[in-house]
Amino acid sequence: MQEEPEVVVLRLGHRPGRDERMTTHVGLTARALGADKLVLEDVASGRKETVTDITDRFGGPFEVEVTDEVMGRIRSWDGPIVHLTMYGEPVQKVEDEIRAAHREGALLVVVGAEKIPFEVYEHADFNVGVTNQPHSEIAALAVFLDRLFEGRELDREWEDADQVVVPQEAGKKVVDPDELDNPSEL
Ligand SMILES: C[S@+](CC[C@H](N)C(=O)[O-])C[C@H]1O[C@@H](n2cnc3c(N)ncnc32)[C@H](O)[C@@H]1O
Repeated sequence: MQEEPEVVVLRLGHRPGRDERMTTHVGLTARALGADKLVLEDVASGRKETVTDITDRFGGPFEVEVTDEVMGRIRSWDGPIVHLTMYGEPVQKVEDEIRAAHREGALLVVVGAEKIPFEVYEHADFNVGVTNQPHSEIAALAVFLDRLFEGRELDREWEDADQVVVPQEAGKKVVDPDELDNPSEL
């Protein structure tokens, strides 16, 4: 993917016990689909290791930061902010405008776990719905990132991986990157 300002996903809220896998999957989805960084609230700090472990094994770069000042990060963000919410404007209507804003500065994408403070709606430059139906933060994030990057994230190259999956019509093939004769077979 060509050089462009970074995309940071901020997971706002996390209910210990109930949200463990959801928060992990927000992180894994952010990483796999082209974001540069995940910001977690301190209450979700236990999820950092899982996401970092996947990055260590399958490549990066992808950063995970834990903060005890999550609202402060939103208030002080220097760039456009997207808040994913079923109440927002349809992604298909605002995606061009968001891409234009992202060319000018790092994009913060906020996804929730439970009720979101109204202040977030006010701080967001774009409140965006991936449909106006209730569903999942993971699904909303995946569709949003794919729209943002117009599919380019699917061809991303990964650095410093310990393991590389070689796509197969059937079966599983995972190799050490040094074993690859021809990296273009990926
Ligand atoms: C409140 S939803 C509920 C799902 C939650 N995992 C649960 O346990 O009930 C959590 C987050 O998903 C995202 N979300 C849900 N539906 C959405 C939609 N249609 N468009 C965009 N984002 C959506 C929002 O970021 C929201 O804060």
